[in-house]
Amino acid sequence: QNLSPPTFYDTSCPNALSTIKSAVNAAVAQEPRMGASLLRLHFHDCFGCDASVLLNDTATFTGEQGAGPNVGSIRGFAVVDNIKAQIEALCPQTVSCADILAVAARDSVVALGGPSWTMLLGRRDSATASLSLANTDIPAPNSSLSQLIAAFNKKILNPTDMVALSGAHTIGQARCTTFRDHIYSDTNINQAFAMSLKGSCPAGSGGANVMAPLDTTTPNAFDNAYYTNLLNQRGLLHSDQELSNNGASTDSIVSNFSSNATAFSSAFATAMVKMGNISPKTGSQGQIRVLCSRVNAS
Ligand code: HEM
Ligand SMILES: [Ca+2]
Repeated sequence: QNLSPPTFYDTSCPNALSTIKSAVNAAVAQEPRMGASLLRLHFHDCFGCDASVLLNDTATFTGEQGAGPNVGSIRGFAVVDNIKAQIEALCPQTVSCADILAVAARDSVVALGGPSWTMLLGRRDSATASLSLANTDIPAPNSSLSQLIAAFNKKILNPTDMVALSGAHTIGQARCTTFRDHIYSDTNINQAFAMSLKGSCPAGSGGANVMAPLDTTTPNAFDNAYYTNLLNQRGLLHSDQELSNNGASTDSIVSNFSSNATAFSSAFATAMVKMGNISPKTGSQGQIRVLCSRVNAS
């Protein structure tokens, strides 16, 4: 069953969307990086947009937060819990955590100066999680271009969608452990850029959690500087720089997005809508969780 129009909550919870927007704006005003973290949560949820990423591990339940791409890395749960609590007070068990994540991701991009788009709604929340799917389906930062294309293609996202969605790395931060190999071992990297990162991200195993901005130019602005960085061999992750690599099939998409901000904005919006529609639960599937961090008691 398909998702519903953006008016889905207009009768059942008329203030849902404005509540999410105010909370996201407040969180991003307090810490700009939170916009990046919320956007990434939606991505890691959506590779099935069913809020499974939000479920905590318990003695009897294994969630997805321990998956390789998530562990010690995804953040923003307190902001989501806060939004959910406000909405539950307005309209109990009506607005899903998956829809909250989808709308919060959009509002985060807008709060940092990026494009807006219209989201379909009516996603429902899962009663299960899949650690193994999170491990196999979310691409790793050492992925090659062909692996990236394949991982997105598996979700019916084409190479242009993949390059546009990677532009989310125009905001936010990454840990040394995710870019160490790139700055020490890769050749497709600007040497001065690599040198500047080596100071705080040493070879070996030290400094694993030291952070660097994914977009060295404008880390807190949702713009197209990410693509210009790639043209200058200043992508932070191996997977970023793979998109622009002297003869890569995606080179022309990167140069187009670098020179044409409008083309990037519209491709990003299109791809976010597609990503937000990946295998949602709808109708009577799943549930509307009371707390985003755990399934409802049966
Ligand atoms: C193309 C494949 C992708 C790979 C390999 C990848 C990998 C990564 C890695 C390794 C980090 C740093 C994590 C850490 O150090 O803890 C990161 C951060 C981030 N990713 Fe991606 N990512 C990809 C695609 C995406 C997509 C599609 C989005 C959203 C549409 C996204 C949004 C973000 C954001 C916003 C951050 C910063 C989060 C923060 O500062 O809290 N990424 N990504
Ligand atoms: Ca930027």
